[in-house]
Amino acid sequence: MTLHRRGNQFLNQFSCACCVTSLGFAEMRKVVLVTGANSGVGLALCERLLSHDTEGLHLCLACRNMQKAQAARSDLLASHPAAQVDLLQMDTSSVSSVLSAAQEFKVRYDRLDYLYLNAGIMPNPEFDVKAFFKGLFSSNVITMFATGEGILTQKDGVTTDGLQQVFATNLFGHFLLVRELEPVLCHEGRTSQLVWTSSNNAHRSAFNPEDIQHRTGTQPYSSSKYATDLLSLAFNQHYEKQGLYSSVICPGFVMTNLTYGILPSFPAILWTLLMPVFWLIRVFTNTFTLTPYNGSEALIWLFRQKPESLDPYAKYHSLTSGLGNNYTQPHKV
Ligand SMILES: NC(=O)C1=CN([C@@H]2O[C@H](COP(=O)(O)OP(=O)(O)OC[C@H]3O[C@@H](n4cnc5c(N)ncnc54)[C@H](OP(=O)(O)O)[C@@H]3O)[C@@H](O)[C@H]2O)C=CC1
Ligand SMILES: CC(C)=CCC[C@@H](C)[C@H]1CC[C@H]2C3=C(CC[C@]12C)[C@@]1(C)CCC(=O)C[C@@H]1CC3
Repeated sequence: MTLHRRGNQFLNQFSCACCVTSLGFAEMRKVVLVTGANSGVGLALCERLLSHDTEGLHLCLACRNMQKAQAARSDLLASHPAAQVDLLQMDTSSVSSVLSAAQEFKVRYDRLDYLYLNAGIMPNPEFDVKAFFKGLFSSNVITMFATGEGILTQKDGVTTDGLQQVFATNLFGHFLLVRELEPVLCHEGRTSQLVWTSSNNAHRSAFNPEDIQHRTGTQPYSSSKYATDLLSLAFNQHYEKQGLYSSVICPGFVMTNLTYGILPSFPAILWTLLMPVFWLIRVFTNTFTLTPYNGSEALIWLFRQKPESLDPYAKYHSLTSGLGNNYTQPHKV
């Protein structure tokens, strides 16, 4: 049955001369699914996972755009030719896409050891220049740089399912995915991990339990990340007995497509020219991780931990010191 599920690739292995070794080995590979894996923090995580353990993992990149997904897969295979990297088409903002991707996953694999819920958007961001300069000369300057608090708002949209775009993409699609993948995540005698990419920008003040989709406010991103922290806590309580553990991480401030979108009038070269300023700021706040590699530190750190040893009330932060050293630190949610 397992052979049938894994399709042609597995059947080929089965029929080859060294079938026993190959079959046994493939069975032992841990399966890792990463959403939003084609760029930024998600892609850096995949690269680091393969550097950590090329042959013991079966990596599945879940992406909405298959062209970008193919490009990411080629990049990964170029540096890790022996790796097993599959693609799964999934748009986390669409209920039907998540349901069919989950179905497809369950046909292809009979286990899921790590599920990284990383895809995220911050659409139509508006940067409040006045508040930024005011913040620069206030006692809140470090908090402002660490969290973006008070200087960012967004204009949200509505999906074809009638859900708020940010809520659907960052949270609800992932919630649905976990529920649908329960049969492969929860197995007796084995633990599995959910790891959510949350943010320093998750503020309780932006989250209204009476309006969980944030239909009425101007900070849907912050609200969705705060809800992510809450959902992870709830999942931990719900699934712990079934060996499924949930954690949240914060990658810090990372230069990615998401952050480039915050100042769209800034050409890429300006961001590059600002790097020395950012390195200087990093001396005061180690949340300026800046590169996707550094930002994925807490994600890779969690991969190496025994999930039973983790604090369910902690948020694990990727941090980079003034000297450029990466480390992970837990803070109470
Ligand atoms: N950069 C930062 O400073 C911080 C980022 N984060 C979080 O890190 C995570 C990764 O973002 P980051 O790497 O920075 O930014 P990127 O824009 O580089 O990565 C986001 C990824 O999510 C994917 N994605 C977006 N919408 C969907 C969707 N509807 N369905 C499937 N995939 C989707 C993107 O795909 P596509 O290429 O097709 O758009 C892309 O692969 C996000 O959750 C973000 O909120 C948190 C704190 C700080
Ligand atoms: C000198 C100069 C032009 C500085 C730019 C400052 C801001 C654009 C950044 C300072 C802190 C940043 C930040 C984020 C976006 C960009 C900043 C506001 C995030 C909100 C991006 C998404 C997150 O999840 C958290 C980040 C916190 C810090």
